[in-house]
Amino acid sequence: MSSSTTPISPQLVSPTDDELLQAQANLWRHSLYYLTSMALRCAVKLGIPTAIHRLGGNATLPALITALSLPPAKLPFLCRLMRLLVSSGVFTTERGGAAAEAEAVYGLAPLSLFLVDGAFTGSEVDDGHTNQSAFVLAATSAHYVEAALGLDDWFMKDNVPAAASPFEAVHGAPLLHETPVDAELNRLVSEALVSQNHMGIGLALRESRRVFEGLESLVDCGGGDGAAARAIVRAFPGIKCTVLDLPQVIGTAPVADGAVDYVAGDMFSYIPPAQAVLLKYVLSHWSDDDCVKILAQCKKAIPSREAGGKVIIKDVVVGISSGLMLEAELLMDMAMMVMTSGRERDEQEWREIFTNAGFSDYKIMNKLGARCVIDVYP
Ligand SMILES: C[S@@+](CC[C@H](N)C(=O)[O-])C[C@H]1O[C@@H](n2cnc3c(N)ncnc32)[C@H](O)[C@@H]1O
Repeated sequence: MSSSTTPISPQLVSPTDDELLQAQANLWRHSLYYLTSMALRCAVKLGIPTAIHRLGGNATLPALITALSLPPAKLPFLCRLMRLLVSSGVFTTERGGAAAEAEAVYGLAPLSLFLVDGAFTGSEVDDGHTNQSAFVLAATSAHYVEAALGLDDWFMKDNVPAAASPFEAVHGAPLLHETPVDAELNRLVSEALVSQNHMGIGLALRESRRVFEGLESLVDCGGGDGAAARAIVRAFPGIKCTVLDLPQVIGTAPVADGAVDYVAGDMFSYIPPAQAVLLKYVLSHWSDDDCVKILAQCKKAIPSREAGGKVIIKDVVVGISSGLMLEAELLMDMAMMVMTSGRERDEQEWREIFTNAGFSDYKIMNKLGARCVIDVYP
């Protein structure tokens, strides 16, 4: 061993005073961020959004204490919970007079509207306005949090052929396995997937008209209970729509309404033929290899590009957004890593998958919030 080498000790650059104070606040913020999630969970469990709605859309703390049947001594604590949730954009507030906290009037922000039981009816539901409480409760469940706490352990293990995700490593089976880790969690996650499938369908179809216009037939692959397919048929009556999903999912779909056809099957083995295949929030749950297999089946199901054949993907494309949307996309990517073997992908990663599955071209058609619509051509 040479004695002439001296170890390099990295030089730490001292932060400025301003940077130090920022760093301290940021350290608090990031280390305690999970408490925002837990405060949101608490609001859903207590039924605060529904109580505000039933009180006419806005409520003081004493009115909330009464409506929620909470002990009056908890008022100062409820005040602090609501203060955080107002600052996080979950609720709104108008301050009262001198005794501001107790007289503050709390209202529903767009986010908490989606946490009100029975708030939406009729055409609003058709438009995709559905309660998202199950998503909050699943994402903040003890099973999800325990899986996230297993992330460092999972990183240190050589993962072949061991658990594909920290969830599987911690709980002994993948999320939504046929032998469920926990029946109540399975129920919540399934409900969360259905409510996510419904959310914003009307808006998505209005904004993506050119993606569907002129299509004669479409398979919604992994289409769940068929909510998206039924909305597509309502908006484009000329499209013959089929939903493909697993037998246990198709078994619960409203088959009797006759608006669309339902096929129980496995997208890795067979996708019914159609001019286009829709993969909405499906591929982000799967590894790159599995995505290539699914897309290869899609390619067999559709005609040539000249005959209008295409696959329509609705999913995240990381790197297009900034600010809040980017943060939501990266957090969803972490959720995919912790709970599934899936991931969110940037454009280059999508391109590689399309090429490996034998597709010749693609076009990002539009961006809807944190997700994009991509046409992929054979
Ligand atoms: C994340 S959900 C997406 C549901 C819906 N497309 C949406 O927009 O919300 C994924 C769907 O894929 C279905 N799925 C999973 N494995 C499948 C398989 N092998 N064949 C067909 N569908 C499958 C699930 O049952 C579920 O409905």
